[in-house]
Amino acid sequence: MSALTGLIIAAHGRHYLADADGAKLQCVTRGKKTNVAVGDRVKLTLTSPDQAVIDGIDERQTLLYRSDQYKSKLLAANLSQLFIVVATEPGFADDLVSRSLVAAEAAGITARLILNKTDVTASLGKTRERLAPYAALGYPVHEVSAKGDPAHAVATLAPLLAGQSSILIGQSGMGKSSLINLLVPDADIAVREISAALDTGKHTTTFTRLYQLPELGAGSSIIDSPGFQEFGLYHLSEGMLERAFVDFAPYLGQCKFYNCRHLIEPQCAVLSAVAEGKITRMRHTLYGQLLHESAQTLY
Ligand SMILES: Nc1nc2c(ncn2[C@@H]2O[C@H](COP(=O)(O)OP(=O)(O)OP(=O)(O)O)[C@@H](O)[C@H]2O)c(=O)[nH]1
Ligand SMILES: [Zn+2]
Repeated sequence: MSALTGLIIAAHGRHYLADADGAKLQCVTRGKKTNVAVGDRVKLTLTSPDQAVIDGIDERQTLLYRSDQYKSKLLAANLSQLFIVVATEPGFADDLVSRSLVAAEAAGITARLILNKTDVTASLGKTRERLAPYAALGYPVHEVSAKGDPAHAVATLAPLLAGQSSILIGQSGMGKSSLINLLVPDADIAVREISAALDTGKHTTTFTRLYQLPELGAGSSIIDSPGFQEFGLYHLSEGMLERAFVDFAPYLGQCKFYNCRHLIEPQCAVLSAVAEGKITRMRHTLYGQLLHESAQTLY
């Protein structure tokens, strides 16, 4: 048995795949631990030429979560950047976009939006209007067409990926896989390899995986995660929540009560900003909903 370090490049249930200096190792945790995430750097003990046990996780720079009432689910570790993929069609859910932005802020990760399928001109104007509030909050919106102009999509996104560890998230059908295939030409082969190693069954893409992008510079990587319809944030505490709303920042500390929850309190600076149109109702409503969720946590 020999000890070594690796990077977790895929996770499926309690099965992980690590890259240790180019060797792909199937890994399991000790006991029933499921606290490992794609992007984690880990200490490994080899148990066979292509298998290992995870003995420890290196300190994380960042950790992105989702959670429901009962448990939290690690999405990825050590990210510097989150891309939310939306499209002109099918329509996207504002709720998911907003929640993803809050999750990124809470984790200390830069967030950007990608508007894909700009070739669908019929709904382009309307979609741009829907994205304007996010741009106004300071989140960049990058317009691409993975199918209509793949070279432009790569030219737009590659510089943003250089030197960063990024994740693409989005609802099903937005074109996430199409973008990954442009940015990672061998993605299909890698998925087949990972799928075989993790024994996930032939056609599943329901696992999170990391692709290294050495041609974009050291440390560049991109994580593809399965499409999802919900983004629970039950794990965020009240204090974390108010700070994760970047539009609240100018008003925090200005309320009459130091422990103001910005819901119904008198002389609340956040509520005043909502009344004056400086914070949108949509954002404040989401904040109220997330505050409610954070009070329901059972773990
Ligand atoms: N018109 C147009 N269609 C696109 C574009 N990019 C992707 N599509 C189409 O949109 C559909 C969904 O694309 P995928 O790349 O599979 O989307 P996804 O987000 O990975 O979806 P899931 O695999 O369900 O998670 C496919 O039919 C693509 O061909 C684009 O730029 N323009
Ligand atoms: Zn307040």
